[in-house]
Amino acid sequence: MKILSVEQTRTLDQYTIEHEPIAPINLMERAAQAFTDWYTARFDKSRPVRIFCGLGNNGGDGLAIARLLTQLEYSVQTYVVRYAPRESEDFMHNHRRLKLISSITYIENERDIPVIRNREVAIDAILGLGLSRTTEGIVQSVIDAINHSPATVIAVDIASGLFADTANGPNSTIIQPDYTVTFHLPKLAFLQPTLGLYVGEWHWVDIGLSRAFIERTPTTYFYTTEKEVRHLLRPRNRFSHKGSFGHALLLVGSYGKMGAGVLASRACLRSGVGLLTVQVPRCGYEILQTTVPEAMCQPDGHLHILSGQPDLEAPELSTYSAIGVGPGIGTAPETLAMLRKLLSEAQKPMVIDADAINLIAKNRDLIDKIPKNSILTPHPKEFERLTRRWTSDYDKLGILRDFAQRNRFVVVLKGAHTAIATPDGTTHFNSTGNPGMSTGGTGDVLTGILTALIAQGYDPVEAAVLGVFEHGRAGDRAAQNRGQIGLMASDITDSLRWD
Ligand SMILES: NC(=O)C1=CN([C@@H]2O[C@H](COP(=O)(O)OP(=O)(O)OC[C@H]3O[C@@H](n4cnc5c(N)ncnc54)[C@H](O)[C@@H]3O)[C@@H](O)[C@H]2O)[C@@H](O)CC1
Ligand SMILES: [K+]
Repeated sequence: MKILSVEQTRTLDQYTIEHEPIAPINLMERAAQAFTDWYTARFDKSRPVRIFCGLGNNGGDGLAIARLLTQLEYSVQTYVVRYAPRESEDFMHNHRRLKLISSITYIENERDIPVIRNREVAIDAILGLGLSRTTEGIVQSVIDAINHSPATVIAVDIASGLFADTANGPNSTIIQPDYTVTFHLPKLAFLQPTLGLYVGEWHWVDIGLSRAFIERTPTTYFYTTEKEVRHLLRPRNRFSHKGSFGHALLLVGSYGKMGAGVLASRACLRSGVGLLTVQVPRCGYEILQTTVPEAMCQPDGHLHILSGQPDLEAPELSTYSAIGVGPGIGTAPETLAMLRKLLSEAQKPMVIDADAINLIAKNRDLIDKIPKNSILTPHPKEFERLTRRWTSDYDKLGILRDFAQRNRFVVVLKGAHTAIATPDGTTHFNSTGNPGMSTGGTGDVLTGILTALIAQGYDPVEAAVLGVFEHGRAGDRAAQNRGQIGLMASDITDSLRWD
């Protein structure tokens, strides 16, 4: 699913109005109806509703929602925050219609702000995509009052005061909603880790904006949906055999961190790889053979770390259809030497994670040795070591895009809504996963998944989008079974289902 800029969204609204065609006021009615349907499916009439409206079209939506909820016999009190002398045309139209059936309270200064009580619902329709400057004056006071109230807060389209695709200045006053119900497409702000407080749980509702326009509008930002992922997944041929699904090599583990190797190996096997060889320090040989009997084990000559001096005659690297390196390997000098040799000899895209990334960050000449189209899977701290500190989420997105494009890597920046930056300059945000997955070993599981997908012949961008989605989906299934708090990395592997 595409994520459009504010400017593009405005053009999309306009295009829909002209080409459907539909009168602007009817499009607003559709938006209000979609919000109302979402609301009535979740909240019953026992909870009084206070709707706070601005003077633009976001306020117009609020007035229309107030009318629709009043007609459904919800207990509604409507407020108009009078921060400017002018109202939008569609605001005025909905104002006239609401006045016929209900009263409206005007907020011009602080003493007009009502006390908002527990069990009430506050609907925020003060400012939407038209936000052009930081909030101030009476708007700021109303936002503060809503934020300090015990009510459930629901933002219409976007929280008032939050810019949809650029950074807010420090000390901005922004609604902190429990829910955001947005029209038609997600906004970039909803996917940024530091803005979660200003988004809450977000839902999007379809308001029938032009599909044709969305299809031909260029964007570099995408939000992965289940439908898209279904198209990526390749069905298995009845006559296939284990040779059809590739042979992966994982270089993992060190003394005290063999668990990372086991987690990556099991996830790799659960993700459909045909054959798996795992290279581990000698101390990990029995551990791996015992816990992952399905894998072949290639012990390193070193007892505690990977040194790149195999104990047994090792096959050529070209034997393997995919190579994954990093989980649990540590950063010993011998391991650095192993990584240097591996990167120089590898011909195909690899999966590079954890300490392999830390070693690369400290030895930057290695960046040029990484095969093009390799997948790097840093968490934010590792990515910062690889690049630089960022000043905002949007600054980080720029750094991410440039790094992936310049080096021709696929970079999977892990977190809520993991961002996948590709060599062609696009960024895909993931839609699955939950906070229960913020626990040791989940990244090792992802490395195993991605290595298995590359081994099966998936293109690295497809592998990253599909693998990250299924990793999150398995995490969601695991959280359903045991709750988020008790979730462990191995539960994710056990919950993988590729159909
Ligand atoms: N355009 C369309 O066809 C549709 C628009 N819809 C709604 O319309 C919204 C956008 O409406 P508008 O473009 O009228 O914009 P808003 O309603 O977000 O803003 C209204 C006005 O507030 C002023 N303003 C900006 N920043 C301010 C600040 N910090 N303090 C005080 N005033 C400020 C602006 O000059 C702007 O004209 C969307 O978010 C959505 O809710 C929906 O009805 C769906 C259809
Ligand atoms: K709003």
